[in-house]
Formats: sequence, C-alpha cells, structure tokens
Amino acid sequence: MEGGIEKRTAEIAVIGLGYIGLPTAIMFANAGFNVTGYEIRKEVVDKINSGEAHIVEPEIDELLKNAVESGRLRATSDPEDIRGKDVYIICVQTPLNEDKTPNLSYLESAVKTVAKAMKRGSLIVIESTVPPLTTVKMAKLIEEITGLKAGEDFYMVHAPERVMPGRIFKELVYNSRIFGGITPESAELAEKLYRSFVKGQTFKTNSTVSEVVKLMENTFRDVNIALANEFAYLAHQYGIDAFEAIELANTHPRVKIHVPGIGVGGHCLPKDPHLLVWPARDDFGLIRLAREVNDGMPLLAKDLLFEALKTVNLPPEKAVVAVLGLAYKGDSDDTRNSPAKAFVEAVEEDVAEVRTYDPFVEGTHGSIEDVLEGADAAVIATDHSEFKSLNWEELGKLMRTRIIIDGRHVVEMPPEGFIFKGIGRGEY
Ligand SMILES: NC(=O)c1ccc[n+]([C@@H]2O[C@H](COP(=O)([O-])OP(=O)(O)OC[C@H]3O[C@@H](n4cnc5c(N)ncnc54)[C@H](O)[C@@H]3O)[C@@H](O)[C@H]2O)c1
Ligand SMILES: CC(=O)N[C@@H]1[C@@H](OP(=O)(O)OP(=O)(O)OC[C@H]2O[C@@H](n3ccc(=O)[nH]c3=O)[C@H](O)[C@@H]2O)O[C@H](CO)[C@@H](O)[C@@H]1O
Repeated sequence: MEGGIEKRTAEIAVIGLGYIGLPTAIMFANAGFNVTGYEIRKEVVDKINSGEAHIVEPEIDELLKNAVESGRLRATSDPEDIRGKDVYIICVQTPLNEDKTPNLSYLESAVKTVAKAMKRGSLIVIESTVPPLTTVKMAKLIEEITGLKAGEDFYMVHAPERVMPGRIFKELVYNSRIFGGITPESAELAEKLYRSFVKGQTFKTNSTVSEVVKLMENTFRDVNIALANEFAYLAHQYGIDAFEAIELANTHPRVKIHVPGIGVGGHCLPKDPHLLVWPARDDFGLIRLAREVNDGMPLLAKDLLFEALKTVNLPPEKAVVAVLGLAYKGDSDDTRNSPAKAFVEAVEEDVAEVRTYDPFVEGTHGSIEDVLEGADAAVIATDHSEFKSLNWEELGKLMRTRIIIDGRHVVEMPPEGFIFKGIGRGEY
C-alpha cells in the first residue's frame, strides 16, 4: 500500500459526496489518485459526473471539472464499483435524532457497504465527526461482517475534518490534521496518504483521542459564541453597543470574544457538543447551557421585531415580515439547523405573512426588491456579502413600514428614516 500511495496507484473510494466528501474526493483525484465517489443520492452522482458541483463553495467548479475531465474522479451509486479498493474514506452525515442523541444510521450503513466491498489490507478512514469510541465500534462491526481482524488484516483511522465552508480548498491544504489510528500503523499509513495534498502539520494519536479533539474544537466555539450572546443580552440591558464593547475588550492580549448574533447553525456546531457529552449529557451543565443560549437567539430577534412593531402601533398579526437569508451563514447555501429557519418558525404563527429571500437557496423570493415590496420589516438573518452593501434609502421606498432588524451585524450605520434594532446593538 505504501508504494501505491507514493506512486499514486492506490485506488480510493470516498463514501458520501456532500460538503466534505466531494472536496476531499476532488483533492485526492487532483493529487493523482483514481477516486470513485460512492453516493446514495442519484441526482448528486449524475451532476458530479457531468462536471457540475451540487454545493456552493469557492473554487469548486474549476477543481471538479479538472478532476472529472482528467478521468480520475467518477461518482457512482452502485456498490459494485467500489469493490476491492485500497482506501475507503467515509464522509457521511452524523446528525442528531429528535431527542438530541446521535443518529449514526448513515455511518453504520456506510460502514456496512465498505465491509462488503473491502479487501484484506484496505485502509478505512472515518472523516465524519463521531461520538467518542465510535471508530473502535465500527472496526468491530467490520470484523463481524468480514471475519478479518482490525489492525492486522485491515487498517482503520479517524481523521476528523476541520475545514470551514467558504474556505474549504485552502483549509484542506493548510490546516493541520490529526490521524487517530486503531493502531499506530493505521495512523501512519493515513498520514502518508493525506500528505499527498496536506501542507499543514500532521499529528498521530489513537482514534478515541482524535474523536474527542474534533468535538472539543466545536464545543469550544459553541460555548464561546454563547458567552458573546449573553454579552449581547447584557448590552441591551445597559443600552450599549455590544460590538463596540467586544472590540475594545478584544484589544486585551488574552481576550478573544466571539461574535453575537441570531444563532448558531450548520451541520456541526449545534450537534457536536451533544455528540461529545452523549450519553452522560445531563452531567455537563456548561456545554448544555451554551447550546440552550444559542438555540434561544432567534427568540431575541423575535422580541426585537415585536418591540419595533409596537413603536409604530402595528399589531404583529397585520405585519408582513421579510427575512433576508435562510442559510446558516454568509455566502453558503446550507440551511441545516439554520437560525433563520428557527426565526421563521418562531414568528410565522403570529404575523400576517413571512417571506424569505436567499440568493443561494432555491424556493425563496427571486430578488431583494421582490421580497421587500409592501413589507413592514426586513429581518437580516444571514450575513451574505450581498446584504452588506444594500441601498436602504431606495429599498425603503418599496416597504410599507421601514423597520430593519439586524441579526448578523450586517448594517454598520442604521439608515435614516428607519426603525433599526439589531442583536447586540444597544437599547430596545
Ligand atoms: N459541513 C461541514 O462544514 C463539516 C466540516 C467538518 C466536518 N464535518 C463532518 O463531516 C461529516 C459530513 O458532513 P457533510 O456536511 O459533508 O454532510 P453532507 O450531508 O453534506 O454529506 C453527506 C453525504 O453522504 C451521503 N450518504 C449518506 N449515507 C450514505 C451511505 N450510506 N452511502 C453513501 N453515501 C451516503 C448523503 O447523501 C450526502 O450526500 C459529518 O460528520 C460532519 O459533522 C462537516
Ligand atoms: C472550531 C471551528 O472553527 N469549527 C468550524 C465550524 O465551521 P462552521 O461552518 O460551522 O462555521 P462557524 O463559523 O463556526 O459558524 C457556525 C454558526 O455559528 C455562527 N457564529 C459563528 C461565529 C461567531 O462568532 N458567532 C456566531 O454566531 C455562524 O453564523 C453560524 O451560524 O465547524 C466546522 C464543522 O465541524 C469545522 O470544520 C470548522 O472548522
């Protein structure tokens, strides 16, 4: 296998071609490997094979085209096409169930597919974010299905993905990476493989440590955002601008307060703290509370909206509300766990009409003018670049009532003639 990695003759299968799997498959293909992407969504397979990306990400169109046209990347939904590969990289989603317990059904199904397709000597990499001890459990599952012995007959590694959507192709190369092997040899082999495109530092450990590291990183971010959100609540009570206060506090050499806002969304931050403390999650008050604070932020946006409506004596049930942005963060098309959606759900029963506009999300209004025509309030729920340079003087002419609720600190200077309220932006 090592020679196959050096000579780029090792055959790679990537399981799950979403936000993580597709870029990873592209990187390996463009590094010179033959890559087969296995994906259960047929429409995604067809799109990729025609050289078109199904996700929004800078640089992806060109890089994908290159990988497909060179013949080194092909997608399939036929498990026969991934039989006998040297390397299997699993990148399927690992969401939560309704009761916030981990839903590992996609992972288990992917592992079973791999177990049926792999050969003696294969390297299996789990890139998905998983609860601690999962990789060891999945190795046992493979042993049961194949009769092979983990660490002797096949290699297995957890190699967590740490890239940030919007910067995926840069971070895939320059981020540091962790390889958590079920044996030291497994970690070593995976490190050699990823060195084909990774220029950042690489570290080797065992699979449970690497699972915990990944979950700690996102829990750290979630808890710190919750602290920033509490500061935003406090700023409202003291009638000051939280962003000004945070900027000044961050001039201290050891303080780095995060950014308050309408909430924390995406596939990762809302679920990873739960994966970390599961199944003993009731004992971890701080982590759980941070989740609750962040999940409550859309309700602060609702309060600000209703306060603004009160100042113009417009009962909520008569108000037409335009929500700008549905994606969980700026310039993304991903709406998973989006606070914008939670905001829509929180107000839709109470107001006359809620409309949405998101330049990256299908099924929303066609333009900003269209969504604001006759609206009583514009609620900015996503920090898309497009929303940062809007001409509010002109857009205000289309609106029935000029109210702006800024949930993402997108409007620097509240425009004249508007009632303006923003999360963390002073009194309300
Ligand atoms: N999205 C991110 O920013 C990000 C960053 C770092 C880590 N992660 C982690 O990476 C993993 C994947 O996340 P994602 O955002 O790419 O998810 P995703 O939903 O975009 O992609 C997963 C893909 O796997 C496919 N799939 C599901 N089950 C399958 C199976 N059994 N066989 C083949 N294909 C299957 C799905 O159809 C989907 O296309 C998650 O564990 C996530 O926590 C995500
Ligand atoms: C530790 C870390 O860096 N992890 C990153 C994170 O990436 P992400 O794509 O989930 O993006 P984030 O920027 O974390 O945003 C999530 C949500 O939080 C809101 N937010 C953010 C910052 C802030 O100060 N205040 C906020 O309110 C934002 O609007 C959005 O809704 O998880 C990925 C998957 O595991 C990682 O790979 C990636 O490295």
